[in-house]
Amino acid sequence: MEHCMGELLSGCGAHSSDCSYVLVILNYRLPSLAALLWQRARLRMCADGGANRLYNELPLLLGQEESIVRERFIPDAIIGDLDSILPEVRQFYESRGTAVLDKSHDQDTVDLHKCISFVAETTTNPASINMKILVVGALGGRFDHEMGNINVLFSFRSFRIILFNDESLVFLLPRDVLHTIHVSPEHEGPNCGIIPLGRPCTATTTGLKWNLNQTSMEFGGLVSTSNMFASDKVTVSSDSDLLWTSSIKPRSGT
Ligand SMILES: Nc1ncnc2c1ncn2[C@@H]1O[C@H](COP(=O)(O)OP(=O)(O)OP(=O)(O)O)[C@@H](O)[C@H]1O
Ligand SMILES: Cc1ncc(C[n+]2csc(CCO)c2C)c(N)n1
Repeated sequence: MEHCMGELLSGCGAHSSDCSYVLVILNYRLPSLAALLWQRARLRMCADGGANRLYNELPLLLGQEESIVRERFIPDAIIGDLDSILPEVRQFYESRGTAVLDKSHDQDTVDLHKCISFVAETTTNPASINMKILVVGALGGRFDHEMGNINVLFSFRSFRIILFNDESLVFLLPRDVLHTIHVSPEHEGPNCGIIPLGRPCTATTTGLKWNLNQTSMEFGGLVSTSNMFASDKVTVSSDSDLLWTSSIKPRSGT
């Protein structure tokens, strides 16, 4: 399985077919990357209070007139239990055609899960078409939220879901597949990590400063944090699902 984040981090380049993605905005600090990712998304969603972030933070992030930014950035859907979205924000987007879906009957799954379920229900076979789902505001902040967001990666393990903040990205590497990660040194690194969340694994890597060679990893033992890229091509294979993370370089002008 091939992974390449460079195009996303640079605002997308030549291989535009690989750039068909869904954007989900969560209710935590909006990364500066959000405006860039918005432009090429085929579906733009907010998870409940994520809509407040779009409404209130995006104009500040762009340093532009509130009313102009708000009219330009209208999400396709707002989904969740709707206990965080502000009434005026809901009214604003609803009046401009955004679908607002109340899933408050479900108090067992987080709003991000509800958003991904919507993508699963409305897209024909998203796993097979390799469609990426980019989630901003997913990392940092409240630790239970962060863990809830990571749990969604495991709940939809055949989907290509990537969690972002301004400093890191995180995605799942499903087990028993050779993963090739094409690194874009201009935009990512130098740090990376391979995290055996939940269960032990035996993993092999190439292209890292500290490689694994049929090496066992588990919490309480070895976990590959503060690793570094040694090549623009990294390979990873493992007998258990792993979390992959790499650092994101600050973008010029942000
Ligand atoms: N502090 C945070 N850190 C990371 N993610 C967050 C944080 N706050 C919210 N989120 C994400 O944004 C989504 C929507 O946030 P919102 O505040 O609307 O959620 P919520 O599920 O109603 O919150 P709560 O669980 O407190 O009731 C959450 O499901 C979560 O994925
Ligand atoms: C064992 C267990 N722990 C916590 C919750 C609460 N919870 C989990 S997701 C969610 C929705 C948040 O928008 C809520 C309230 C639960 N249901 N079951």
